[in-house]
Amino acid sequence: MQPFAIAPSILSADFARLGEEVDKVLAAGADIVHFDVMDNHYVPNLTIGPMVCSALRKYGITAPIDAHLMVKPVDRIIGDFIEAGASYITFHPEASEHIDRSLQLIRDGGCKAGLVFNPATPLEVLKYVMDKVDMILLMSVNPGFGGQKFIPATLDKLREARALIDASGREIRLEIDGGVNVQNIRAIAEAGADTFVAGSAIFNQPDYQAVIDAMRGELAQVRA
Ligand SMILES: O=C(CO)[C@H](O)[C@H](O)COP(=O)(O)O
Repeated sequence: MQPFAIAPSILSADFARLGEEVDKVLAAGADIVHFDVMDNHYVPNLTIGPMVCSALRKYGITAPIDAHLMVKPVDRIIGDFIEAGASYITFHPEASEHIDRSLQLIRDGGCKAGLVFNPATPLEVLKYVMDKVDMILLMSVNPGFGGQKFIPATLDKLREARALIDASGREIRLEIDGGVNVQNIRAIAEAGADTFVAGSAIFNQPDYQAVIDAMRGELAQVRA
């Protein structure tokens, strides 16, 4: 299993001070920067694109950037995120005409590739591309907005995904995104997640360090 990683979603950060916000959350102990890209087509919201990813790199952010593309069609924008310095690039199977090709495009660009599953999207497709994924991201809310409530059925789906990863024998991150907070992170880790996206739970609090420390305290009870 991969080491636990906390990945604040900058969707809930103050966009007017984005560089400082990312600095602050990394100084508070975050491991990965979760970068939500929404196109107002695949999801009903519009956020940020490769120029902002590139700007964060130019600003000096060296931490892994995990670009979650809620964009359809997805292939055309993959190259832009590779150029912009993304570390992980994940996309939804529904947003690609050729899932295997999209994963390969990401890997050919030197990035880690991942698939994202909405709450009602089955995991079946994984069977055919397990050798090409470095990350599996389970959405525990319907994508498009921060601040929603965690859908409890995702816990069973996490167990299902964990069994697939363990059976593959590969190093694949199992990430969870949506409604993650200090109260539920332990149960989510027990169900098999190792990478935890949290937006509003972190950025809506005045003390990022306190939230991340509290999350790590919960995770320490799962794995010492
Ligand atoms: O991808 C997302 C929404 O589509 C966000 O990353 C996610 O919802 C995180 O926000 P919060 O932790 O507030 O639920």
